[in-house]
Amino acid sequence: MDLKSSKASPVLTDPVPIDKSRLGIRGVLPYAQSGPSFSTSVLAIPRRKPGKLDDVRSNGWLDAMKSSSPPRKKIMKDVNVEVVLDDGDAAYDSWMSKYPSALKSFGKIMNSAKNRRIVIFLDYDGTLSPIVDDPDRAFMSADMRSAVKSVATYFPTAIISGRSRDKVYELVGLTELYYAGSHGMDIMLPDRDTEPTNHSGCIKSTDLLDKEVNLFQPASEFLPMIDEVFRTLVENTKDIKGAKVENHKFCTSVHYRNVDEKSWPIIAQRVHDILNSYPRLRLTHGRKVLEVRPVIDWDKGKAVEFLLESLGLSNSPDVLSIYIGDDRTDEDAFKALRSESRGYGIIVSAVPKETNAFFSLRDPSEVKKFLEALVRMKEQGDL
Ligand SMILES: O=P(O)(O)OC[C@H]1O[C@H](O[C@H]2O[C@H](CO)[C@@H](O)[C@H](O)[C@H]2O)[C@H](O)[C@@H](O)[C@@H]1O
Repeated sequence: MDLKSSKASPVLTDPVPIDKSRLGIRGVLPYAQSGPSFSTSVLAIPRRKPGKLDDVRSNGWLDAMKSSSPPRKKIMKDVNVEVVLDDGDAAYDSWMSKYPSALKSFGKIMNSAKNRRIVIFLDYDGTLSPIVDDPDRAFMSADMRSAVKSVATYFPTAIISGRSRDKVYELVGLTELYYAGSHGMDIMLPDRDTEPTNHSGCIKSTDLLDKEVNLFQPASEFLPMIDEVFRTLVENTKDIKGAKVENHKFCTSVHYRNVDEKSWPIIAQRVHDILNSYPRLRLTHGRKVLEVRPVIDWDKGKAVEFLLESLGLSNSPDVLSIYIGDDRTDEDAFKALRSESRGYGIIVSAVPKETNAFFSLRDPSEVKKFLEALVRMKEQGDL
């Protein structure tokens, strides 16, 4: 990607208009696009009568919610389609023939890495840390931290997470990595590592240690809108037991992992109704989480391209990128690497999933083994 072209904003300026009057929702906040603009704390969405939940049923949200993070013995073709199989293990084995284990294929991966510079991209939740009920307690193990630290000693290594950049840095705690938060919409690069010619679109800042950094934040204009919608979501889900809303700075998420399944239609409908007041925001589905993000042409794949370009590692046949992730949002990065054979996506999953990755790993413990194997290869001088 030519970073000079990043002067052209990735913000899409032509959102699809929607008929908010249909839902009777008044836009009473500065960034909600209907009605007068005045400042207040949150948008109170009129409650629907029980049984009036047609929107989320007809638009597939509920199906997507039910199929996110499916139990074993289910195959997920897409979040909207779920097929129950009699024998989960047979299904997994057959899926593995299409997406072989990156551990078993390690030799093959290393062969294509010969005489090339390896760059590592890592997702956080479900990749470096196991999925747990409380997002605030998704800690990575000390062994995993040590594996990631060793990898970063030898290879440029970046974390690309849906969480806010500050939060993921707090969880990982390693200064030797590059960090991209908010699904790649908040990238921080040390000034010393950034190609001098590739600064367009970045703003200068300093990090927590007062070092000069470049920040790339293509959704910065959405900051107040996301803050507003976050507060509105908190207000409008506070009576739903187990619901949790997180503010990730340039996006916000509504967790329903701990919500009784009977209340999923309610939480979905509330989020849906709020989003109707924000045509410049859209929804994506994660693992038992509804993610609200700006309508901009930017994703984890674009973030990978941006990082490679900024570090002077783009468009080079001498570079092999490896991206390890478990979520639907990681698919954009897998696609970016597939195009022009830039490298390999590795999906972390214990169930068969439709994916753009090349290889698979079952869970974070296998991710750790893979990272440790990379380090061993380097230390033995085989890379
Ligand atoms: O891009 P990622 O780093 O994978 O972040 C994606 C989401 O991860 C977190 O939620 C997921 O992990 C939680 C902790 O294990 C789990 O409780 C939740 O159900 C999962 O969806 C994070 O809290 C989200 O905000 C991120 O968007």
